[in-house]
Amino acid sequence: MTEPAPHAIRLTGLRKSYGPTTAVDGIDLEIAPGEIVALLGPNGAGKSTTVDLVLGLSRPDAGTVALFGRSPRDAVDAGLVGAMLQDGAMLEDATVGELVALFASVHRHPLPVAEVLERAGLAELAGRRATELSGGQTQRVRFALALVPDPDLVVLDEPTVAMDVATRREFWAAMRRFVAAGRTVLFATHYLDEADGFADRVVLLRDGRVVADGTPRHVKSIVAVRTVRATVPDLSAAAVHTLFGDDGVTVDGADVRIRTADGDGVLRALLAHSPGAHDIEVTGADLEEAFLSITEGSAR
Ligand SMILES: Nc1ncnc2c1ncn2[C@@H]1O[C@H](COP(=O)(O)OP(=O)(O)OP(=O)(O)O)[C@@H](O)[C@H]1O
Repeated sequence: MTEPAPHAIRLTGLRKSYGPTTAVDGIDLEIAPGEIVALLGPNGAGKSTTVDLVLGLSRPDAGTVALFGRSPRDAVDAGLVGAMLQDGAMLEDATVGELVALFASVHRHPLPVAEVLERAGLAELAGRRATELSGGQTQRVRFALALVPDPDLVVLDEPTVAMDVATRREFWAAMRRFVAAGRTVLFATHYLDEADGFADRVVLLRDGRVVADGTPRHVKSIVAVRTVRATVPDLSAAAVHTLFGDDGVTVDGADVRIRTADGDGVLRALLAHSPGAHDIEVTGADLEEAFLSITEGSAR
């Protein structure tokens, strides 16, 4: 009987505190080979700490990390893992090409340097010194270094943070080509549109815990946030707030905007109390709203 393929990432009961701050508070997570998973959460949610634990850069206080059934250290040594961190140091005197070559020289089975430069969109910048790069170009070098081991798993901590919109788009296109061969990706991001557009699974973190886990569609559906907008000339602001509360309700003259989990109910109440209501619009949640709703605990 053959053993089932091990998870690309398996986290069990993971905890990590810094003094009095609990950064990761009991995370259990299994990621199958080939999955593209976004770790999403507000500042301080524990994304970077989780990434560091996954990569074996710090040790958990409790719990375990396994990458392809091995310890992070073993998996990294075997060239199974490529990482792109927020603050990876650059050798300032080296050119981009030299940096990638240096990195390749310490790996057992590196991709050819020219191929890495090509894949990361750096072929034209190979002779540039690290000090002469823009923020977005520096991020591309960090991406190149993550590709060097030809990894099965790529872990990225806010990879597009210094990139403009066009560069972000190029980055994700390069990433898409790279993962087409069934590679696994875990990336932390603040950009909800990126999680929505690139990940097939979104894990939402808050206060070091997983608060939602599923496809972007699932994450949206579990909070089922709707925004109801309408012009209600026959209702005062006070009456709107009496009917619908203050949370997620904004009134601007006769225009109201109500964020709710019960779009139908709000619509019915609105029409019952304001027969003159017009320009009514009900829109579904984008991930941003789902995210706000879950992380503020204000889903209603
Ligand atoms: N080295 C450290 N020493 C002390 N506290 C830390 C350290 N690293 C992280 N923390 C704290 O742990 C918590 C989680 O931080 P972490 O950086 O993992 O969150 P994050 O989700 O990555 O946030 P961001 O989006 O701002 O990068 C925060 O309260 C943070 O202040």
